[in-house]
Amino acid sequence: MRRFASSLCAMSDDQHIAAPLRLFNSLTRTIEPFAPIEDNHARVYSCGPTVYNYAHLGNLRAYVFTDTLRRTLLWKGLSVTHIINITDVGHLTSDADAGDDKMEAAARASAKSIWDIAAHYTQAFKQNIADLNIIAPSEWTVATDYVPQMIAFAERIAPAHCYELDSGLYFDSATVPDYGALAGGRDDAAHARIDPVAGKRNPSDFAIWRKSPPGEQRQMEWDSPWGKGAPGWHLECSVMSQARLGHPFDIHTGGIDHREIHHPNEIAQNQAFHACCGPDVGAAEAGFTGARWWMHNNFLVDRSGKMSKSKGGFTTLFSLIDAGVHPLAYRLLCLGAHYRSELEFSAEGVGAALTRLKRLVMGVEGLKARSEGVTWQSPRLDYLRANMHPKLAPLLEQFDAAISDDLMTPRALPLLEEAIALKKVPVDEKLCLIAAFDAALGLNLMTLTRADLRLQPRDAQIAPEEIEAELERRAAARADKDFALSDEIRDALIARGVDVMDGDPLRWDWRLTLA
Ligand SMILES: Nc1ncnc2c1ncn2[C@@H]1O[C@H](COP(=O)(O)OP(=O)(O)OP(=O)(O)O)[C@@H](O)[C@H]1O
Ligand SMILES: [Zn+2]
Repeated sequence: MRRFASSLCAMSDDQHIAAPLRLFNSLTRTIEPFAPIEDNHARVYSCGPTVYNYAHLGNLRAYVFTDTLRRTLLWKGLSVTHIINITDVGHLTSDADAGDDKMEAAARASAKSIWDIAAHYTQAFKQNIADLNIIAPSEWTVATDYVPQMIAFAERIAPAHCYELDSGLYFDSATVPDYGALAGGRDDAAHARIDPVAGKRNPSDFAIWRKSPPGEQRQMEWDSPWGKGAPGWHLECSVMSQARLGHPFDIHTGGIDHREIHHPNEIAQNQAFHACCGPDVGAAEAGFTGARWWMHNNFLVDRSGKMSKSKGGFTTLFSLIDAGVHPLAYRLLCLGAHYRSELEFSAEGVGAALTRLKRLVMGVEGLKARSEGVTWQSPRLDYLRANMHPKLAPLLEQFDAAISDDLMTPRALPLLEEAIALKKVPVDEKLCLIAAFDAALGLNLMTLTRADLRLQPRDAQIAPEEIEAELERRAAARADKDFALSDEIRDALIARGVDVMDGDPLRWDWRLTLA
């Protein structure tokens, strides 16, 4: 497995950039000014992967988004505690309460233990995170480590909010105010389309504890006051976010699919807990949801619609790397679209992102070659703002305004390109600004090299050294005006999957064609 170095240019703590940070809050469906609950410190929880398979590029878009959010909070001078969970139990094949546990189903299909499956895909996910230069969370919380706390939480809310059926302990969604407000209101019709569970009081009620069926032993099951069984998926995130961040915390993130069922159910549980067991017992604070902001990224889609593990036929970051695409080209592709817009994935799109990344890397390499010092390695934005070259100052302000405007990365990226291209500005001042931009964008531009970007596709039929040697032979043939030989060498290279790019403006003389 290839590994990619990551570096984050540290920014000084005392920098505060001018534009106020505004973020879209799915609760109100408006962009609101952001202020953390605690001074200078933001607490963020992101729903993590269900580790029954490799993450696909759509799943990873969700974490490029949270990383952009985290880097923007850092850019604004806040410290950040960020939790991502690992769902290794409880997520059913339907987001509501139908179907099988995804982990149990994967274990049955592969004849491996759930624990082995979880360990394998958790490791693969963490590798994806590192390859995308996503800052590791302050803590990864693993659902199965929190089962006693989940049982305790369920016991506290059960008397006023739950009822027991043969299949489990169910949350009565009519016991909390405004159930489903996050999703734009309660949608009983949608819930009714899901496999009905006999005895449920309302279609939107959900299991917070699933009993093991009689006579059946599950690989993952725990004793509880309601019998042997396993926690519901929604309960996990309520409990882990409360345990690690406290309620209310600042921002809860997830993909837009979570806005419909998973997050409304988390909110209902949080409201129930707060009403019966929170600091003001019995006095449910109006509008209490457990988090002040709920933020959702839109989908990565392909021709068949939302990229999805359950549906199959998805693309992983590993397969992209195997095809010779640097993982940060995928990050750049994501940044080129606003996180709330749908993004279509295609080989052409990611190919164009790779070319854009090459231009950025070559631009920065060219500047570094002309650099006189190393001041840019630790950009101090406060210093930079006070002393900045007049041509750079507007770029810094515009960049800050763009990312402060609900993380408008598509507007920020061209400013990075503009900074690289600016003429008649001292190189080190430019590099300092670029390093600062990159601290927010996470493209690793200060350390990536041209050579890093040239990945060898796994099924390549020819090694880079051989290609270089053949191109040298071709250059010699052309110098001798032996154009027949030159064409013959080029055609032979093309036949072996090498795109020969004469006169490439990036001086990228060849590339291996993507599968
Ligand atoms: N196509 C997609 N585009 C963007 N985000 C996505 C996409 N699919 C899933 N997500 C998000 O990825 C994160 C991890 O999801 P998770 O691992 O639970 O996926 P899953 O439900 O098991 O798989 P899938 O939805 O693909 O069948 C969640 O925040 C989810 O909303
Ligand atoms: Zn969650």
